[in-house]
Amino acid sequence: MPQQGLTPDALDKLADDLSDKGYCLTPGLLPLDIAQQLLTEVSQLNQHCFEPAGIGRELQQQQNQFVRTDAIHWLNGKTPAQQAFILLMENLRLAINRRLFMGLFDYECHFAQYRPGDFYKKHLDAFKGRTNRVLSTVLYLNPGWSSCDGGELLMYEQGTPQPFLKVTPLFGQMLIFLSERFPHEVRPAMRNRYSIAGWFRVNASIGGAIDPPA
Ligand SMILES: O=C(O)CCC(=O)C(=O)O
Ligand SMILES: [Fe+2]
Repeated sequence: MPQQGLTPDALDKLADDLSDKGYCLTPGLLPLDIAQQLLTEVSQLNQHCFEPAGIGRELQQQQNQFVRTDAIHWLNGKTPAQQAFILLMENLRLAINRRLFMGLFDYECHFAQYRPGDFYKKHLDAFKGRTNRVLSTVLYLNPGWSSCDGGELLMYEQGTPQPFLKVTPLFGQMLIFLSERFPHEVRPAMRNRYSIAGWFRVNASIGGAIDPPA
């Protein structure tokens, strides 16, 4: 069992992977007791606390059932589990900035619920120069997930039809990747699939305009 938490070794490996490959898959970055509390919380959320996920920029958000069918719930830090997670991601932000000088400014994240058959077609989390999302994170919250359950995340290099990486949404595993670089998709699953998707952002305010429209 690898050591859990933001150990110096785990952070050095993360920084090396991000600069060499642009992504890192970490089994033990988040202490498993926090992952367990987050799973308890998301699996007990009332269905009406989820909203259909949208695509595109906040203000022009459209729901598009052809692109994605999952439901989301934004974290607001109001429960102890959320506070623990947000604190850990804040420490991760500072540690990445210290190692890679990425200038990460803040972090936003939501629970995602994919019910059987739900999907998210191939997309980029950010388009160059049009967003302030620079680093995507996905924490998986699915104990006992097996390969017959489906629900893999497929990662692509831009312009290539075959995925170079297939990620099984295993409990406690976190994937971190450069938002502008990798198109990716979520394949339909056979059972409920829970995760927390999040984005480290840079401060894109220019001349008083917040994240100016394209
Ligand atoms: O859940 C996943 O594996 C990825 C989710 C995703 O791509 C997103 O929310 O932008
Ligand atoms: Fe995504």
